[in-house]
Amino acid sequence: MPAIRVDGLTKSYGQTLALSDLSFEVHEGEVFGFLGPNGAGKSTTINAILDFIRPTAGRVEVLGMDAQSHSRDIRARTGVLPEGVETYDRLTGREHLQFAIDSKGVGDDPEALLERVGLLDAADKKAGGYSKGMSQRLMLAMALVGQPELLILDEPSTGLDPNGAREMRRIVSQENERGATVFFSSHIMEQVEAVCDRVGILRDGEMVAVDSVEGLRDSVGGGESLRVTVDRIDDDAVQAVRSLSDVSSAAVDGKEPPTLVVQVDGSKTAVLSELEERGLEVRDFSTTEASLDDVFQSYTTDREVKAR
Ligand SMILES: Nc1ncnc2c1ncn2[C@@H]1O[C@H](COP(=O)(O)OP(=O)(O)OP(=O)(O)O)[C@@H](O)[C@H]1O
Repeated sequence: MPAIRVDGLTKSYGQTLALSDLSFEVHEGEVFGFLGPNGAGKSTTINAILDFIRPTAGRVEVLGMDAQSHSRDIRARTGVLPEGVETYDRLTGREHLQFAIDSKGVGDDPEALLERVGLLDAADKKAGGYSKGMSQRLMLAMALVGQPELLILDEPSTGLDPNGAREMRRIVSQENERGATVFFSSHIMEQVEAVCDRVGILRDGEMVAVDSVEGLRDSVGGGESLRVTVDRIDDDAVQAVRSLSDVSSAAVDGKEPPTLVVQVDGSKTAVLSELEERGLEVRDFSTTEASLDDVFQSYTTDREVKAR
């Protein structure tokens, strides 16, 4: 049984088609990263999974239950970090957690949860005085209440500094190790790399790829970025490099000195030879693996894969 099954999900807001016949599954026990640029439809999908909005068409099942007819049962077994942090200004961190613990009817220790998210020192401060990152940590602690089978985190790194983002990823891994399925959205590829078993990339309300990070990397050429610094460059040379058989893209990055960035899946010497045969002097070159940003960009924009 998949933890989440989305089948033909379509959602229109008036003239805006936010989701178009979206189908995917999140396997039980996996960490699934749901990636997409702003406005791709991530929150709309999460809201449909949680029955906060009703789809125009299609169906969602969570933990084997229909998302609409069993939303209460689903929420009882799910921990949610919603988009946009909303804490109650006049309640302390501890009171927030106690509220979540009482609502779920469980016996968790608020202090242990606050300590996990690094908020123990601020347990008795009112949330109105919390920074954005502290509020986000508090919401994460609330999502963890009751050891849920499924965690749904909408942009959990929002407002967190790099340390906070790292701690959030560590908590995701810990939760997964204890057996929870984790579904989290992000518009930053790097954030999903370390923790996700699989990644789904959403663009304009459609899933354009679902694969492991490695699989995605391979699918966009699997290649390397070659940076070649030359004494000068012209359009003909760039075109000539682009037309080489193993080259998927080539672009000039920086003018002084001109550097050509080439996505190449195979022999790099062909690129260097082509430049030299045209009378250009190759002053330096280096290679790097295609970055995850390159991968994300190639799926979510019309630009060619542009190497670092
Ligand atoms: N309540 C609404 N009324 C009208 N249009 C909406 C509403 N909610 C979302 N949309 C539109 O639906 C599309 C998808 O929005 P959604 O918030 O799901 O994207 P997202 O991927 O979560 O973006 P972000 O990363 O910015 O949070 C966008 O075009 C958005 O403008």
